[in-house]
Amino acid sequence: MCQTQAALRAEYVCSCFFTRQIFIKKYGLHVTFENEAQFEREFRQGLRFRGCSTDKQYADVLLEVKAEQERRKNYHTTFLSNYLRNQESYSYVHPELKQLQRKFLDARFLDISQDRNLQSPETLLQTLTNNGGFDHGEQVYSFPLFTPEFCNHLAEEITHFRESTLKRSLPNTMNSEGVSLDEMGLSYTLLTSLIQDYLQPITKLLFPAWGGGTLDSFKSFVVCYEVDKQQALSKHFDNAEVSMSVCLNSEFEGGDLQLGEMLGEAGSQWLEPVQVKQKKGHCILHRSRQFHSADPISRGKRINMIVWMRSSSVRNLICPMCGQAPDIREVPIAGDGFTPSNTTAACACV
Ligand SMILES: O=C(O)CCC(=O)C(=O)O
Ligand SMILES: [Fe+2]
Repeated sequence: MCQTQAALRAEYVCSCFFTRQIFIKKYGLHVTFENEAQFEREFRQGLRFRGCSTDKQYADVLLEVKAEQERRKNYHTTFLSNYLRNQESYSYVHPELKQLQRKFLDARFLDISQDRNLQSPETLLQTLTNNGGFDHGEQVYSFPLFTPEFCNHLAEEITHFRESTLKRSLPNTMNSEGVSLDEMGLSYTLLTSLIQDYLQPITKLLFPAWGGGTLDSFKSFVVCYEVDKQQALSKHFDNAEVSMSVCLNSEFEGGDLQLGEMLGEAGSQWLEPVQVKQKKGHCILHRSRQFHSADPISRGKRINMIVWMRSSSVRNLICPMCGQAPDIREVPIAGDGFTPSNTTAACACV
């Protein structure tokens, strides 16, 4: 999603969006649903191992999967109508958030993103670690990005939006409390400039093999975890090339991010995953296809902004969700960053 209000242009998803990677929360399993016979053949046994043993439990799973498939069929039209309604009717507590300003950014990040530091991965990493950042290994990095004041304002805005009566879609099936910044209408002006002007010079050096220098669209949302609601996030990979997670508050305990093996590289599993603590205002950058999970929180509420950054030149070759050449379908909004051959995403962030 990366569009102006005035000019909504076609975007594209891979046809696998409608059938694959459907997450069954109760049994912690991602499934594909083409039809009942295929589903039974491929998943009944695995579901049984995870405790789905009675006919009634299996029937409930089938209902859930079919409901999710129906939701996906309607996802883009619902998103478009919610997005347009939000443009018209949502009234911001902090309207200044709609436009990125330098004062939102941590002074250490402004130092990191100076031209002279962006000449090679080595100089960048040196500056990063001199300015409160960390190289966690396995291409996982973290550094201060936003000021505490900006984080407070964004968290307040999200709470205000969630409390409004405006309809909203969940950003994905794994997160039951999230809010889509794209559908809300906040992301285009705030994040396009952040990615284009500040982050891409960094991702270009840190993730050259993952389109870090050719990012041209993104999906953004906020996730919330609470002790008595969703506490943790199961292991998964993201539908993107480079992922960013920024913690917006500090009133919680737990919630560390754990990063393990890369998708399709089962042989390279690490015994110890990379573990990163959440720190208010700090951003974690990682390859989207690196499996990751979030530990449960043991106190309070954690709010993070997630940005899935995409490069059409990488994903047009292979869809991360089905592992095949993308079979693209046009959608009116909120595509997954694929483009018809030889074009870049509808509204380039570069
Ligand atoms: O909870 C987090 O910090 C990470 C969330 C995440 O990985 C995702 O939503 O894709
Ligand atoms: Fe993720």
